[in-house]
Amino acid sequence: MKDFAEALALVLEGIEPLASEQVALPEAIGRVMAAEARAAIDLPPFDRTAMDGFAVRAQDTAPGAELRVIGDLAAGGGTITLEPGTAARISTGAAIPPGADSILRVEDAEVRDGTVVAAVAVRHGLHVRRRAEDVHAGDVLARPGDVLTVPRLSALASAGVATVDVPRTPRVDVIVTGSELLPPGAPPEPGKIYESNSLAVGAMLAAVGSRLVHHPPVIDEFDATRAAIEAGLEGDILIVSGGVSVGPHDHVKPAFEACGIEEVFWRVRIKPGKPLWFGRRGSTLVFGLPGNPLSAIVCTALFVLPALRRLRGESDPGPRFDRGRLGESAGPSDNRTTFLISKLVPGEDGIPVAWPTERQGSHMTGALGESDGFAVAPHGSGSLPAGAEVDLLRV
Ligand SMILES: Nc1nc2c(c(=O)[nH]1)N[C@H]1C(S)=C(S)[C@@H](COP(=O)(O)OP(=O)(O)OC[C@H]3O[C@@H](n4cnc5c(N)ncnc54)[C@H](O)[C@@H]3O)O[C@H]1N2
Ligand code: MOO
Repeated sequence: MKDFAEALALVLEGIEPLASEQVALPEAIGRVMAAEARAAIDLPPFDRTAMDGFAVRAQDTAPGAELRVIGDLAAGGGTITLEPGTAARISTGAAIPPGADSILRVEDAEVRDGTVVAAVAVRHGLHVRRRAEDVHAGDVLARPGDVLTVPRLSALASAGVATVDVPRTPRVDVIVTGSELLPPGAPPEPGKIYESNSLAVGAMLAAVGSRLVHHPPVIDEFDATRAAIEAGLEGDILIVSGGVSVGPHDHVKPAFEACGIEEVFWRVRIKPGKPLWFGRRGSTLVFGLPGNPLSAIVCTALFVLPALRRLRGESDPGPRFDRGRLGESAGPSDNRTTFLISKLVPGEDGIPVAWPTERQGSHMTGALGESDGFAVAPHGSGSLPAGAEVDLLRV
């Protein structure tokens, strides 16, 4: 049985970002840079006005000074050269015309047939957005491994970048196994349960970014399991839920072997999630998730999402823990790092406080539904007192 950190290192070992492709910015949201992107132009690209008003020479202005209006400059329109004693009406975003150096706001001016009378003296450069005060052409705006957030995309678009190189989106195949599984909406049947892992695991994968391929549920028979697994090995990650334990109807491990998938490890010192299986065939990463819903969710957060993030090109694969405190004491974990289903409430000092739910069990989706995630009690830590600092895993 592996420790969590050792198992995670084995999963991540050798994973490189997938080959990159060029995509237009609107398709790039949430994806990850494969190469540097630099500004094509200065930002602002030219001196421009921040206010509606009059382009003027600061030295011409004083309370009561009268300037001849020689034109009207709109954003994106043509320009005009200002001589001493003249002004041009100008709209926000328009280029500062040659000869002008400042803006007299509409509020500070009075228009009288063909002239404008300043109510104030304006300072040199007032309300002018200077060329390149924000970005210089050639500045690096995004680096390999950066996630394309809304702020980054906005910067790239403004700086004249139309496309970016990003690793292609990983394909993840999902297979759920179990003769007891009913699809949502089916009438209840004796001995059967509603299937929830494909939804929960699929939602977690989708939130990070993946091309999901859901396969039909598989009954607990060896041949069916092997055929389904063989058909699921075309992508970058294959997830098989259920059947990785030691029961007589747990066919997944022998089926993995029959499909030539090389085992890297089976079983991790975590609770829930102990029977997690991980292996590889060629470049496909294969996870056998324990069928219990909370086990499947915890294993996805701890192992599958980090692998997915690496394939997508993210520089920090996670898993991402927040720091928090226990609201009440927690009993000793039985030699496995234990993930306690918890409500996470902001504390008075802003640090989240974890309140473990009374019901704790890897099948208890009801308790999970009342929670925000898990508080982590490391194996070997013994009982933890109220107020103990813990890692929190939000799902
Ligand atoms: N003798 C032992 N038995 C078990 C051990 C052990 O060490 N020795 N480990 C237990 C632990 S821990 C877990 S976790 C489970 C994992 O078993 P499997 O991965 O083989 O999963 P299944 O038996 O197929 O299912 C477990 C549980 O989850 C339900 N399930 C399965 N798939 C789904 C799904 N898609 N949606 C919702 N619920 C699902 C299934 O009905 C079972 O109740 O093994 C223990 N046994
Ligand atoms: O480890 Mo199992 O995943 O407790 O339920």
